Amino acid sequence: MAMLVSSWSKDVYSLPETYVFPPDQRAGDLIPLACNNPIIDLNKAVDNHGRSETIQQILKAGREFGFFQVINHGTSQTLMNEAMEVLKEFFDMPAEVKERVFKVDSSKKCRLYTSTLNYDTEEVHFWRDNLTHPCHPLEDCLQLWPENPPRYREVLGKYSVEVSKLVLRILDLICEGLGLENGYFADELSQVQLLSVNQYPRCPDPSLAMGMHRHCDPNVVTILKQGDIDGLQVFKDGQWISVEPLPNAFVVIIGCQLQIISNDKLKSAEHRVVTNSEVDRTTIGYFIIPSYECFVEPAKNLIDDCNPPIYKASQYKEFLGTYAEKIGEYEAVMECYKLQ
Ligand SMILES: O=C(O)CCC(=O)C(=O)O
Ligand SMILES: [Fe+2]
Repeated sequence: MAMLVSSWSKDVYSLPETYVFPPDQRAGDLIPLACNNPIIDLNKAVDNHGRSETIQQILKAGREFGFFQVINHGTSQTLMNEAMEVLKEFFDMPAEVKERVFKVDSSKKCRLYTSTLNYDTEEVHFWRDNLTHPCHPLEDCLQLWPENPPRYREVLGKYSVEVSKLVLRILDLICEGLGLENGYFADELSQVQLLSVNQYPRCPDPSLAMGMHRHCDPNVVTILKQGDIDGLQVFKDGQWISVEPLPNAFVVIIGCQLQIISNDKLKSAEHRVVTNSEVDRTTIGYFIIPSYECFVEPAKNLIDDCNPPIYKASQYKEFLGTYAEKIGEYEAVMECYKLQ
């Protein structure tokens, strides 16, 4: 196993060569503006009038930006802070303790790795460690999760349940807005739910390194707790914009499957992560993913003579294969599934 960046970077004062990206793939020195980040107040969706207004805001943000932030979402702030603390504790543990996480799960459902899963073949590494494991149904997954720090399972278990409810509530609003039948996303389309934690340690030279490459999320939707440190950027109208770090908010990122289902009424956001030289940054992603056998296609309710389907039906596992082959080439991946 390659050593996790979080296990050695504290003593490093210049960026190792294997982390230096070619100029065209670097973040550059320009600090993008956090302009017009769409922010949705979910509290407003409780009465009928507010609900339809909120739904329209979500659809507009999903169409124009491919992401939005939600505030007043009902998830306890204490729980969000506790989850963040436990995960910071996890990455601060000694390397030997973290390495044990691999050994307990031979099926590799719980994965701890550095950079990407292609570490051995990639030319340049990302300044990032990741811990990913399934969360749903919780009782079947808990025993795969790290045992340390001791509060890990309890706190992240509660966090996963709350966030799963929240994201399904947001999907219900999207359903209503698009005119899809109630519960459209409740079953096969959200069968796999993963927690994916990213650790981007303080970086000696953020202008040369990257936290994560330019990509779209292949799944249905991702809900991310970014915390109060920026680093996430979205490509919008030909330039990178920062996703403003709002400490109590979640960032909702539309994935490729939701773009397909909505027949382009919602767009997936192309995004990347830059590093910083001041502090470690931890983010908690929660991925809503279709079952691997599931066929995904534009929803029938959205198709008529004036609105022909843009995409063909494809099995999710097949889509993932194409995604892995053309990593970082969002347009090319989506092109493979277009009709005509
Ligand atoms: O850590 C972040 O800010 C974004 C992470 C992300 O894009 C991902 O895990 O797919
Ligand atoms: Fe992502």
